[in-house]
Amino acid sequence: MALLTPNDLININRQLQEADSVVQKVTGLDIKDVCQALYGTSPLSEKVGIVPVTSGNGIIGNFSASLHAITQYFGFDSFVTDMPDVSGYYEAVQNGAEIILMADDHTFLAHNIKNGKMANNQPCTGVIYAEIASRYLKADSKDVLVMGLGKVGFPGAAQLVQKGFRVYGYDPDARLLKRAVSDLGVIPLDPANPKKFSTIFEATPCANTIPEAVLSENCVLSTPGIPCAISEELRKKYDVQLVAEPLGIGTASMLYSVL
Ligand SMILES: NC(=O)C1=CN([C@@H]2O[C@H](COP(=O)(O)OP(=O)(O)OC[C@H]3O[C@@H](n4cnc5c(N)ncnc54)[C@H](O)[C@@H]3O)[C@@H](O)[C@H]2O)C=CC1
Ligand SMILES: N[C@@H](CCCCNC(=O)[C@H]1CCC=N1)C(=O)O
Ligand SMILES: [Mg+2]
Repeated sequence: MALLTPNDLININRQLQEADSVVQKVTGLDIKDVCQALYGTSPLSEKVGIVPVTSGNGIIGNFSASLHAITQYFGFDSFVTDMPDVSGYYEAVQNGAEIILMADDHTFLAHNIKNGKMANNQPCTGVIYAEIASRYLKADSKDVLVMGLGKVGFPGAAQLVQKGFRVYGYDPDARLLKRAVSDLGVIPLDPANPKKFSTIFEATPCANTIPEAVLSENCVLSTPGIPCAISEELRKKYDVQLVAEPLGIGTASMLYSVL
C-alpha cells in the first residue's frame, strides 16, 4: 500500500484549486459537477467526523487536517476528533457525525451511518479520475489508455469500458493484465508497437510510466498516481493537460457516493 507523506499534502487547498481549474478546462465541469454526474447526489452540509487512526504506520502528518479542508471545500460540515481510534469513533458519533471518514494503512473508508452506505477510496478514486478523462471535450477518438490495473486502475478501466470507450491497458503484472483482458475486454498495449492517445488514465506508484510514444499534442493525463507519471519536461513538450491531486478528488468521490 503506497502511503501518503506529509509532504504530499502541503497546502492541499491550493493543490485542490489548481486541479479543479484543470478539470474545468478539460471537461467544462468542476469536480463537484463531475461527482454529481457520477452519483446523482449533492451535499447539504452533512456532518462528517474525521477520525485519526494510529494503527500500522500510524498517524500521517497533515492527513486529518487535509481531510478537514477537503470536506469543507466540497460543502460538508466536518470536524476532526480530539481522540484517535476507538475513542475517536465514539467521539465522532457522540458529536453528531452522519458520515465517518477514517483510514488505516490498507483501507480509507467513508461510512454514512444514517443510510448505511460505505465507500472505499481505491475504487472511488479510479472511477472519478477515469470519469474526468472520459469527459475530455477535445478528445479525438473513443480510444483511451490505462496504465496500471491495480486497486485504483482496474475500477477506473471498468468505468471507461462501461462508458463505451475502447480501452487499451498495460500493467507489468501479467496476472492483472490478464484479468483486465478477460473481465473487461481491455486491449493489451503492445509496448513494441505503441500508438498515440489523446486520453490517458494512469494509476501506478511509479514515475515515468508514460512512454513518449503514446503522447499526443494537448492530450489529457488523468492520474492519482504518486509520484507523478510524467516529468514536467515531457508534460511541457506535449502541453499535456495534467489532472493530478494527492487526496481531495478521490475523497470527494467517496463522499458523494455515500449520500
Ligand atoms: N491521489 C489520490 O487521491 C490517490 C492516490 N493513490 C495512489 O495511486 C497509486 C495506485 O494505487 P493502487 O492502485 O492502490 O496500487 P496497486 O499496487 O494496487 O496498483 C498499482 C499497479 O501499477 C502497476 N505498475 C507499476 N509500474 C507500472 C508501469 N510502468 N506501467 C503500468 N503499470 C505499472 C503495478 O504492477 C500495479 O498493478 C499509488 O501511488 C497510490 O498511492 C491511491 C489512492 C488515492
Ligand atoms: N492512519 C493515518 C492515515 C493513513 C492513510 C494511508 N492511506 C493512504 O495514504 C492512501 C489514502 C489516499 C492515498 N493514499 C491517519 O489517520 O493519519
Ligand atoms: Mg485525489
